[in-house]
Formats: sequence, C-alpha cells, structure tokens
Amino acid sequence: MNENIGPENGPAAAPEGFRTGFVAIVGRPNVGKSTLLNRLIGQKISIVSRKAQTTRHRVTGILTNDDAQFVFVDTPGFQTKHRNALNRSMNRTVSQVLADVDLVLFVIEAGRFGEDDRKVVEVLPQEGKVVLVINKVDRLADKSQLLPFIARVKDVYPFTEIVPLSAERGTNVEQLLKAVTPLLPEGAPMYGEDEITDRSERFLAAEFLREKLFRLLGDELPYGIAVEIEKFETEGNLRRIHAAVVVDRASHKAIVIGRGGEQLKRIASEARVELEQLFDGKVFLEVWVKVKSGWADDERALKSLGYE
Ligand SMILES: Nc1nc2c(ncn2[C@@H]2O[C@H](COP(=O)(O)OP(=O)(O)OP(=O)(O)O)[C@@H](O)[C@H]2O)c(=O)[nH]1
Repeated sequence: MNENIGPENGPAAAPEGFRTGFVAIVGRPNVGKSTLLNRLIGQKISIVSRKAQTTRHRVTGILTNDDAQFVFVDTPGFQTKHRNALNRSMNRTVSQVLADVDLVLFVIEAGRFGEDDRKVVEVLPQEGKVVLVINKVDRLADKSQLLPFIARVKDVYPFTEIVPLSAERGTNVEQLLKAVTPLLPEGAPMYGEDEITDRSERFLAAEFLREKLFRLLGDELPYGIAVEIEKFETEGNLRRIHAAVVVDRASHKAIVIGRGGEQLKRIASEARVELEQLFDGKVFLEVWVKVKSGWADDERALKSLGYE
C-alpha cells in the first residue's frame, strides 16, 4: 500500500507540505471504533451497532481537508471467545493491517483497561506511530478520574500521543485530527476530495443490510450470520439488489424471518431507506434467508462470502 504515497506520486497535485497516509483504527470490540470513523468522515460508512463484532470487513473511509488526506482502515474487533475459522481470519486481518499503515489509532474506553485491551497492545507494531485514543469520556461521572486513568495506561506502550475524546458527541475529535496530521508522511492525495470510500456499492449494500440485522434482531441475533449479495444491477438511477441472509441452522432462519415475515420485512425496508439516501436514487431490495450449515467453520465458505 505504502508505495503509493509520496512526492513521486504526482507532486503537482499536492500543495506544499500536504500529508497523506493510511490510518488503522484498532481496539477491542465495542470501544467505539466505527463511531469514531463515522464521526471523522462525517457520513455513515462503517457500520455501527450496540452489539460487539459488527465489523468483519475492512472498511475504508477517506477524509480530506486542507492539510492532509487520511485513508482510514477500520479493522475487525478482536475475538477471543469463539475460536473458529472466522475469528482466526479476523485476527490475521488485524496484524496485516497494522504492519502496513502509517499510523495506528488504538482506541480504549475511558476508565476501563482490561485483559482484552492488553491483547490488542500485543499486536501493536514494534516500530511505528501509535496514538492512544481514550473514547467515551462523556461516560465518566467524575472528570477528575481521567488523569489518574491516563497515568495508569500511558506506559503500556510508547504512545506518540494520547487523546481523550467522545466519538459519539464529537468532543475533542478535531483535536485528534490536529494532533495526528503531522504524524502522516508528506505526499499527494491518493483519492479525490469528495471520495469517502473505495468500497463498491455492492459491498456497502451488504454492510448496511448486516447492520439492520444486528440492530433489529438484538439479543436474538444468531451467531454466524452473513449477507451475500446475489444480484446488483443498476438501471439509470435505480438499483436492483437481491440479497441472501446466510444462517447456520434452520431454527435461525425462523428467527430472522420473524412471525408472519414481519421481522425480515422491517429489516429490508429500513436497509432500503438508508441505501436510497446513500446512493441518492431508488433501490429495489429483495432479501431472502438461506441455510448453510457450519459456514462459520469453513474457510472456503468464508472466502466465497468475501472474508479474506
Ligand atoms: N457514551 C458513549 N458511547 C459511545 C461512544 N462512542 C461509541 N459509543 C457506543 O459504543 C457502542 C459500540 O460502538 P461501535 O462504534 O460499534 O464500536 P466498535 O469498536 O466499532 O465495535 P466492533 O465493531 O464490535 O469492533 C455503540 O453503542 C456506540 O453508540 C462515546 O463516545 N460515548
């Protein structure tokens, strides 16, 4: 990835001193990585959910301002509970991303630094720039808890910077950008100013649908659920999308469909509304549920669903 950055990549396009680089956001599940990315980009691209482990794919967000272009790589949360092929694949992705980027944002939750955070520290690069982002400071009942907390975590790794913020409220997010801009290498932008993702519309459709499944099924969400886009056609400003929700067992299929098909109808309809906003055009979305036994344990099935 990195060979694309640098003055040799079209210095004419870059103002003097402009910086461009890849930024990875890591942290244990649920610390707010997707929320932070969305806040930084200013539009929903990475999916956000109250449930852990919603980000299985690498989602790239791009932020361009007067001084720099940040190409964000959101990485999957660490999985320690279930050890199967899917989780091994997720952890591998994290190490690969970290070895390849210019800057790592390591996100933790204010007031909480546990074993699962420590596991993430273990895969931080030996050399390189890592900024500690202490998220959810709005949750601290007493702000005076922040300094002792920073004192407790600041030595677990030689962090380049430490920035406390609230991704959800937007508090101190600008300061984070200011602090990390000088850490990126100088170079011309890789993407156009208004591009916010390099993922395909097909990929985004799958992600948006998956988010709705996570949100609307709540605690009933079956383990090992995935979305396959079987058909994606564009006719003028209309997109025709056929998607399959892949589940592990027939009993899970019933959960996703819901009584009288209500649940699935609602999931599809909410996903459609958001996709129409994202694509700025009409969307025809058809969703069905397919049972594929044991897919989460089968590396080949994973590949066919787009997990590397
Ligand atoms: N109070 C508070 N909640 C936050 C903040 N940032 C994120 N959250 C909430 O924390 C939960 C998890 O946020 P996500 O952004 O999905 O977390 P993630 O780290 O991407 O999670 P995974 O995809 O599972 O790795 C959601 O319910 C967010 O609304 C914050 O600054 N303050």
